[in-house]
Amino acid sequence: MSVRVVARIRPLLEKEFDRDTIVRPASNDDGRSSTVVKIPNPRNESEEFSFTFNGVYDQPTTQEELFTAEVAPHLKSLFLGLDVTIFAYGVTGTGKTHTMRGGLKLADRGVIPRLLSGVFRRAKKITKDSDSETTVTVALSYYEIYNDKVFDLLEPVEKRTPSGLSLRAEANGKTVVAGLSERPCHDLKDFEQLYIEANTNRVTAATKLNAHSSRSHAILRVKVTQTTGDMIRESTASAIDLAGSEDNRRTDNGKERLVESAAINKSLFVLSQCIDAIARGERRIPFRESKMTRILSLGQNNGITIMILNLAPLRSYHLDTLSSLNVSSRAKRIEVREIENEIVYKQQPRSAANSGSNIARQPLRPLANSHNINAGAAAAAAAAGKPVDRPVKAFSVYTDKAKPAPTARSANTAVKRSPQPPKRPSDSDSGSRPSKITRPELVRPTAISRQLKPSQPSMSADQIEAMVEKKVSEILAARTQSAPPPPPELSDEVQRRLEALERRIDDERRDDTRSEGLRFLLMARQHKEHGENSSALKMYEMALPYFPGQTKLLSKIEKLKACIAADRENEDIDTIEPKADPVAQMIEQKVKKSGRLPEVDDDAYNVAEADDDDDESYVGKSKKKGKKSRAVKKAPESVIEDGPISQTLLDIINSRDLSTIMGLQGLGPKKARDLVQYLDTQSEDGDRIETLVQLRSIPGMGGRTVDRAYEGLVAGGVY
Ligand SMILES: Nc1ncnc2c1ncn2[C@@H]1O[C@H](COP(=O)(O)OP(=O)(O)OP(=O)(O)O)[C@@H](O)[C@H]1O
Repeated sequence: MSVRVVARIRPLLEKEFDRDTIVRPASNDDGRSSTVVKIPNPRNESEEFSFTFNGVYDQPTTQEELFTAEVAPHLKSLFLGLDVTIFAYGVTGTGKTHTMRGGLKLADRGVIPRLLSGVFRRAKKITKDSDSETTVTVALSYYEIYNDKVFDLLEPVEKRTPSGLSLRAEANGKTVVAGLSERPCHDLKDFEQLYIEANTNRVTAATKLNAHSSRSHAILRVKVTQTTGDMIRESTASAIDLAGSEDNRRTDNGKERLVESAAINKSLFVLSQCIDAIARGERRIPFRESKMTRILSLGQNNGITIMILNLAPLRSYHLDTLSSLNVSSRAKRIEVREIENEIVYKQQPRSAANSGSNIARQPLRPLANSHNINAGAAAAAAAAGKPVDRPVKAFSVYTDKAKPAPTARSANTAVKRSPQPPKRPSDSDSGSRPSKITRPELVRPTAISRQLKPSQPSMSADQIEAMVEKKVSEILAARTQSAPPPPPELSDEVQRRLEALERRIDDERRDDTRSEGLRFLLMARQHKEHGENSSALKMYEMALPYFPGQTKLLSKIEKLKACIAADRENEDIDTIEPKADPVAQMIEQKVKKSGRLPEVDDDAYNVAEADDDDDESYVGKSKKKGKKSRAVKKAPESVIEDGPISQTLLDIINSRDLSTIMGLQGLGPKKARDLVQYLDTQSEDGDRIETLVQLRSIPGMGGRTVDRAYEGLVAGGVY
């Protein structure tokens, strides 16, 4: 169970009436709580849709009940080394912030303060039970993603740069925020002070629907570090309060708010696309399309993920609610398919003096990509105090010549300990490996922690350490035989370049909302080319605020709507598609009202859409449509469509060899990878791209990219 999805229906607020309630849990005759949410079909109220979740919490549910049922059981897992992610998802005004943060009164406290309270309580208990041999430290990071930019909420607002912080991919596949601050947090008081202060930094602006609406995604990261002697176990609880998707017709948003809203809606749309792609088992998940999805990395993150779907019970939210229900029920499908999750924890290399064994071995690092444990089951079992009966891959061996012993790195985060000289020769010697092949006995976090408990009087600390050492050695020996090589460390140079690239992208984006609009157009076209008309429509509508009143864009939207409506009439629909974003409709309404079109950025729109005119190719269009030629980027005169250079270019593309393709001008690693992936997934082995026209029609391979690749071959002097 990698994603647990639960729905929470908020109570009616002042000025809301019971007669407008349309969202209910299914009634259960057997007295058990329901797991089904019911909502009428908006087209035919006599019909009802049912959506099943892992849990459904109706209006009277208290903060404590929700926390006790859904979060508290995972505290134990957190201390066993699993990462825990809890995020609230839903339309604006449905109770996400109430659920995550809650009110100031004790009973109103939300998941986050209760989580911290639980963490400190458990930390105290662990320290006490171990006679202070195990120490626990807690550190907090808190940041927001506003307009797709990351800002540290623990730093004063004046310290922000316009482009915010960049994201960095770690060698273990996790995405981290570069330069994010981390504050030690000793107790609940500390936390409250930090948290309240930080929340005043959070971008919140009033909307018509919700006077305290969150306009950013807020992510609190609670790092728990347990140290027992040399052994360090680190795990993270992340609590995420996502901004709510908005229906701009209902919110009366101004221009600035529309852009914010577009950014929020876009990231949530990308999230739904990721959920879809994972649920369909696709190889390419569009995580990179937004910072929120990169950070959330749904289905990729290790440990336990709980999605709380917040719902308003009212009719006025009908279509939005259906859309949220659709998305989250697909997220539940991830849970079904992605049953295996990885447990990550780390251990320092141990000193020879304390070791029960003198076997030379490498530093330890967690297995990346090992899918060998049902994390949910493990958590549930652990929570119930039952032994976890499935093996856990905890470590693999890696060669570490360049980095001597003390900096053991893990898939979670690096262990930051002050550099020490190697504690024994073997720590810096990667040559010898344990040769003793023994039974590949299981090491479970539960097992280790139990063995480590000094409360077992029959064992001395040295004996316990020796035992742990022996177990680890056994596993290392077994793993040596079978473990795949760990993912390579990113060299400093590569890391530096990646960061520079991120910064460049961020800089380019800064104050350039138009480029955001262009991204929507690009995504719209990609969806259209895949025949995903609803998604394409949504993207075109999201692009509209950036090209207000653009008549061609409006007509494209109308055409797509007509096309989708026609398709729907022919289909027997059993689920409701997510509703089209209303930004476009609102603008249209405003346009109609004022009787004139807003200022139009025709040039930008035309350039962006130059090579997209339904079924026409770039070349065809530039030849046919003289009127558009101002905006259309023409292919260089020298491009000869069927000449030898074109053939060479096509041969390179058809080789599907990543490194060769990356050698082409204008094709960076990402474009090249996307291209190869596209060819692999969309065509049979042996199928060839025969013409440049075909090549240009591949998503991401606009005319300009092809031309640059062509020019590169010419400039390279091959011909
Ligand atoms: N379970 C609940 N009990 C009592 N009041 C609630 C509950 N859930 C939500 N509310 C109230 O509903 C209103 C909207 O909730 P909240 O601000 O948490 O919504 P939200 O989903 O976070 O919205 P946004 O995305 O705009 O930030 C608030 O006044 C909040 O106090």
